[in-house]
Amino acid sequence: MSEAAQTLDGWYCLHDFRTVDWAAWKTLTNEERQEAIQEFLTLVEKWEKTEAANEGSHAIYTIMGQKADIMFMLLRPTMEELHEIETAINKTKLAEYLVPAYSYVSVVELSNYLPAEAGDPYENPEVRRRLYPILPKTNHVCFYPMDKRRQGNDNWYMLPMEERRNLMRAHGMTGRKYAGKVVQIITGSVGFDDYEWGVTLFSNDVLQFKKLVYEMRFDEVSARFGEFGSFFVGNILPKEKMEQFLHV
Ligand code: VOV
Repeated sequence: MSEAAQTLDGWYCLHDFRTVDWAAWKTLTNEERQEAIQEFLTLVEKWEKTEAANEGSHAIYTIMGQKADIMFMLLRPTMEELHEIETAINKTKLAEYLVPAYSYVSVVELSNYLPAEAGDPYENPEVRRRLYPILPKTNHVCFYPMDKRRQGNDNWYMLPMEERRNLMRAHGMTGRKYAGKVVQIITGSVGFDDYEWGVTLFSNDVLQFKKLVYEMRFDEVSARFGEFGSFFVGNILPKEKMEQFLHV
């Protein structure tokens, strides 16, 4: 058996995609819509307090195309807390007009492919910053789930550790070219959801997603082993713009 990579695991993560039922939303009176929006904003204010206390993080984006209209990305220390916010969203009036479109459950993950510093990694401030990240509220987000292929000669899980390490090193080098342009958060989902990882990219320039993902297709690890689910791309929805977004 090949040596399994060891993972460091951080906050639990829910990507929650919804489609707005505009036809039903329009049947409400202005006053009812206002009440629903205000109730929702109160919930977001609660998330902001959690984030300010470093006990979790969240980001809200509108999503392009017909796969969904809105995405909530939520991070919490436990799966129970994550479930609590999912349920809190579902109990709001607004949720009656948000049809579930897709969801993804995972946990922020770092692996030991690259050399680590000495000592307990969970005490290392740089590692902690990456395992318990405050989500950057960049203009754009890109999310997709992915697997590593297990087919014939292209079976990632049969490769020796050293070979996987070399491939991941090359992957990291390509990624580093996008430093300052794209922030990646890799979440592991083996045993939690349909794919093995969730890839969430943040950038102020949406075109950088296309450039990075395309360039990575030529990296051996993506070219030989990458299998991808649906891609979602979107624009930040700050609290102040929620009312405008929902205005009909
Ligand atoms: C924005 C740039 C960027 C950078 C700098 C970067 C670097 C790194 C490093 C150094 C490491 C390994 C150590 C760790 O931290 O785990 C990883 C790990 C990983 N990556 Fe990555 N990645 C990036 C970006 C980046 C992208 C765009 C993708 C999607 C691939 C594509 O073709 O669409 C991706 C995927 C992954 C995955 C699935 C893993 C876990 C693989 C596993 O088998 O465990 N990643 N990644």
